[in-house]
Amino acid sequence: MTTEQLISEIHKKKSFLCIGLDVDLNKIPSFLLEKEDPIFEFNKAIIDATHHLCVAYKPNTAFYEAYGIKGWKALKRTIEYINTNHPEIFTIADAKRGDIGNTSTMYAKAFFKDLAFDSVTVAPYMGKDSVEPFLAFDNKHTILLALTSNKGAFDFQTKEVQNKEVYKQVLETSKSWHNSENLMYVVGATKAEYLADIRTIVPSSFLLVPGVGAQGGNLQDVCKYGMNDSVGLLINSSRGIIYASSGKDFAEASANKALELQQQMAKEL
Ligand SMILES: O=C(O)c1cc(=O)[nH]c(=O)n1[C@@H]1O[C@H](COP(=O)(O)O)[C@@H](O)[C@H]1O
Repeated sequence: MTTEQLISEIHKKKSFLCIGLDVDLNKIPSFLLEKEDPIFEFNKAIIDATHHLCVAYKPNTAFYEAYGIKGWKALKRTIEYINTNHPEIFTIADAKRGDIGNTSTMYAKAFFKDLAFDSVTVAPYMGKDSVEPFLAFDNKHTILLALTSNKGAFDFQTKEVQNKEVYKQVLETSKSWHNSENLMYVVGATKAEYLADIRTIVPSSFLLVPGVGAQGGNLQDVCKYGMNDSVGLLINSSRGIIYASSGKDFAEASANKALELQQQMAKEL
C-alpha cells in the first residue's frame, strides 16, 4: 500500500486508529477455546466488528510465535483474511526484526512476500545494512524503533552520544539511507512531550504511536505535538480494545472501545 492510499483512508474513515491483535489464549473468551483455531476465530470476530473504525491492524508476532506452528498458521490466516476482505487496511507485522544484511533480506521476504504485510517493525541497533534490505521493497514500509513506550527507553535511547540523544541520531541518520522514503518510526504515546522535537527532524514521516490505553498514553497530547499536514500518525491500542470484555459480547465491546478512540480522532482531524 502507498502512503497516499493510507492518508486517503484516514480521511475517509476519520480515523488513524491501529488495532493491535495481540492474542493471548488466557485472555480471550473461554468458549472460543473449543474451536479448532481459537486465535483466528477471535481475530476474525474483532476484525468483523472494527474494520470500519480503524485504518490499520498490528498483530505482534510474539503472541503467535508463542503458540508454535498453530500460532503461525493463525497469523497467516489472519493476514489473509484482512487482505482479502479489507485490502484498504494497512497491515503491520510487529516483529521488531533486524540482522546482518542477508538475514534481514530473509526477514523482509517472510513478512512482505510470504505473509504479504504492508509493513514490519525493525530495530535500528545493527545499523544501515541491517535495515536497507527491508527498504528495498516497493510500497512496503519499514517502521524503525525510535523512542519506545517502555521505561527501558531511558536506558539507551535517550542517552547522549556526541552531544545528541541516540533516538535523535536514529531519526537523523536513517534519513540518508537508500529508499528512506519507505521509513516510518515508532514513538511511544507515553513519550508525547518528545514529539515536538521529533517532528523537527522527521516532519513528514508517519509515526506509529503505541501506548494509548493499557500503558496510559494520552491521545490528545500525541496529536498536539505529533500531527502533521497529512496527519502522519497511526495510534495503536491493543489490550484496551481487544480485551474490553471476556464474555459473548467481546467483539461488540471491542467495537465500542474502538469507536470511542475513533470519535476522539475525528475531533482532531
Ligand atoms: O512496536 C510497537 O508496536 C511497540 C513499541 C513500543 O514502543 N511500545 C509498544 O507497546 N509496542 C507494541 O504495541 C503494543 C501495545 O499494546 P497495548 O499496551 O496492549 O496497547 C504491543 O504489541 C507492544 O509490543
